Amino acid sequence: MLATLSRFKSPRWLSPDILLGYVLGQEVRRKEVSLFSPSCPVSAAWGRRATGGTRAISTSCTLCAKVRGNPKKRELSEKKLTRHFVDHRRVKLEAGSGGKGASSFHSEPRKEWGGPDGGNGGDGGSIIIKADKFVKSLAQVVPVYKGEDGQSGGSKNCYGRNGSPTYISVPLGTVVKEQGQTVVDLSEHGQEYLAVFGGAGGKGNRFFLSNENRAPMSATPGMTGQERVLQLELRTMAHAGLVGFPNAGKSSLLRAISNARPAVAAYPFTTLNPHVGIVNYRDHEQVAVADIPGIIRGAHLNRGLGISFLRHIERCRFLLYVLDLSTPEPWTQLEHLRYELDQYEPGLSQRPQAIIANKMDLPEAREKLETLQSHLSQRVIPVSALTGQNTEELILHLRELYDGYLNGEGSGEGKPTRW
Ligand SMILES: Nc1nc2c(ncn2[C@@H]2O[C@H](COP(=O)(O)OP(=O)(O)OP(=O)(O)O)[C@@H](O)[C@H]2O)c(=O)[nH]1
Ligand SMILES: [Mg+2]
Repeated sequence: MLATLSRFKSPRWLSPDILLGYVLGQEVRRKEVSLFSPSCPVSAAWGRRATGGTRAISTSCTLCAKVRGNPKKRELSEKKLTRHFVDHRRVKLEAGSGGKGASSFHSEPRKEWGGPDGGNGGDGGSIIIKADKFVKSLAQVVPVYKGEDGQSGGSKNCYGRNGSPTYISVPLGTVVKEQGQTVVDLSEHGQEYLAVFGGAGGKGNRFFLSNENRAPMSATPGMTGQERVLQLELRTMAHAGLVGFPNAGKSSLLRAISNARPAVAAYPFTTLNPHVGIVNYRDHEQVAVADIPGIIRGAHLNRGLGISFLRHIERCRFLLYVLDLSTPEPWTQLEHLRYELDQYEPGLSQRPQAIIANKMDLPEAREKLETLQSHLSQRVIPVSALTGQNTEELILHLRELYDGYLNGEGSGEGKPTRW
């Protein structure tokens, strides 16, 4: 057969050997062979099986690849990996500058004085803040935004391209403030606020052509873009806020009723930033619950984590007071919490609320619950965040509060927010 094939006139690239491979149906097998590596036990075994013991050629097996990870690079800590909710940001906005105008003259064979043909520069890009219902927190907003600059003009009357606008997507209910004064409240999906204007593009020398001056040389540079420092704040952070002393079990409770995963530990001030979890109901209604850092006595005087998290509480429509039944007198906790809230903003502690007695799984809890109930006229919901005991009652009560809020009771300002 080889003799027949060698007689066959073929182009130079089609050698008799390859031709023979095709004839015998071997080409496919050769390609398979090239996938196996001799150094890898898995691929070597496969290679032997596929080739019947022939030596494998190429190494493309991932098991054989060198590990290219940087040994100096440390793993991210859990603290860095935990996503927290951001409801306040300060941003510096710098719009793009305009491109400069060009100064040039038309030149062509036999047309020596073609006249000025320098084009204008493009306008700088503006920065627009846009409300987006799919954005839930200000975590994506960075501290500084710089708009795109306009391009310079060119010869032959070419105008520079305008800088494209930069959009900052923010959640619905974002209030834009400047030096403490409210500038705009973005509450509708798609609502835009043009925060800073881009600088105008410079003029090319063609612009200055007049009867008096037939050959203007001057062209102007573009103007610099507007600059502003703004504060972005979320009007409503969540529907309900978990308010309690450190270690009361707020984060554990949020874990028990929602899919949020805030850190839980047996030391105070584990939570340093608010986390928001969503409680889902069968009718697809969603209630947002925020885990807020612990409050201590004197918080309104900036003790502990200070006023910053009292501000978070202000942005919750109703409050869930979490009391720790492992403490000697849980009822005093409630008094202190209410005092701190009222010192920060009078009447804040009177928002629609629920009182939750946590750590019911502890042996002494039942007795303390009775004493607590005798001190209060309001209903107390006993739960255990650790075991999940009686969390259903809390979830149902949360829904009652939410329905009341949607019906306009205690919604305070503006339209009720649907998460
Ligand atoms: N036995 C018992 N322990 C609980 C319960 N809930 C929380 N704990 C424990 O209490 C400690 C504090 O819980 P956290 O959920 O971190 O408390 P926190 O209120 O979020 O604390 P901060 O973030 O510091 O304000 C942890 O050791 C929890 O395991 C409970 O229902 N029963
Ligand atoms: Mg916590």
